[in-house]
Amino acid sequence: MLRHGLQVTRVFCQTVLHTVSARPLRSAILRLIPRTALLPWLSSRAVSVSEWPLLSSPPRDYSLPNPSWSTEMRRLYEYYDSLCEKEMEGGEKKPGGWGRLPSYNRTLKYAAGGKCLSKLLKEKARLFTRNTEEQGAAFEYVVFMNKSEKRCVCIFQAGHLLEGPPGNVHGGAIATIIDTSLGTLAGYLSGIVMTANLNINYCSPIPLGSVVLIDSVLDKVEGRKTFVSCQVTSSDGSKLHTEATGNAVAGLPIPRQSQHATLKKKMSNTHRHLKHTFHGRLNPSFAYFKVCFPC
Ligand SMILES: CCCCC/C=C\C/C=C\C/C=C\C/C=C\CCCC(=O)SCCNC(=O)CCNC(=O)[C@H](O)C(C)(C)COP(=O)(O)OP(=O)(O)OC[C@H]1O[C@@H](n2cnc3c(N)ncnc32)[C@H](O)[C@@H]1OP(=O)(O)O
Repeated sequence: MLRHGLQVTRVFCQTVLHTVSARPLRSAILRLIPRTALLPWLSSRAVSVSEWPLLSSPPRDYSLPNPSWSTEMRRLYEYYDSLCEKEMEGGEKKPGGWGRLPSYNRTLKYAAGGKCLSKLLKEKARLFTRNTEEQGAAFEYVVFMNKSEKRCVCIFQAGHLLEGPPGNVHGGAIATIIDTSLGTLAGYLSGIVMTANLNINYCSPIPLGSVVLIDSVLDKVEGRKTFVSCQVTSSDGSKLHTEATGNAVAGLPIPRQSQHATLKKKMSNTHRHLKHTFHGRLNPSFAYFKVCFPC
């Protein structure tokens, strides 16, 4: 009798596991667990995009200090971090106006649409500036945003894979980190943007391994266009390495009528996915993009 009961239970469990896909099952499990039980786990991470702590590990936030960071990089990080708004004891917020932006190695799965990309390509796609796991090898950077000043500061340490002229950083790598800084600022202020125009003056070479500051500001907004500019200086601000101006155009190109419904559906799916992923909580990277993407 007992053996028969166990067999029935086993068959029932196997059927359930075969017919219910992992996602709804996870959602069901999540619904069974009170939110409050998850909160300590969630709040122990600056930003977590993990849906479920036991089934997937949280993605790495590349903008946090790692052993490859030089003393100067850490000093600057700690300086800007000390200016950031933080919860103090008693729930009060320490005013500061600054906030650190988290950074992951993938642009948001759904935001790019990626109609023409194969599934495989989409799986393999990685954010250009975060595509090596070797710490300190390429772009080590963190962006601090000041919304009220409409300004951001990127602390950048250039790794050995970024060499251009012997011992110095490649001009394309400098353009990349400038585009990232300006694009992040424009995106933070105007929503999803594409860089339309970027003008760069290279004033003095950046030694490989050194730490520089990219200080970006908003110049003006004209309709869909957000004009931004930046200066790249040595970490103490004494030497000007590069200066640039850029124009980012906000909003998606207007789709043809026939594509409109598909796009609308895609965007609402994205929204639903994000709401689900973040348990409906506003995430710092959300605050900076209507549809979030990491810097
Ligand atoms: C769902 C999409 C998500 C997209 C997410 C995008 C980026 C996220 C990426 C990474 C996230 C990680 C880090 C964030 C940091 C950095 C982001 C890096 C950003 C990039 O690395 S991004 C790649 C390089 N980027 C391109 O690949 C753009 C190719 N291009 C186009 O996609 C179109 O060209 C577009 C959209 C720019 C405009 O197209 P459109 O059809 O929407 O608008 P239209 O042409 O009507 O121009 C409207 C007004 O902009 C003026 N205008 C246009 N082009 C101009 C130019 N070149 N110079 C000066 N002004 C220009 C016009 O004169 C007009 O001005 P006005 O209104 O006054 O007449």
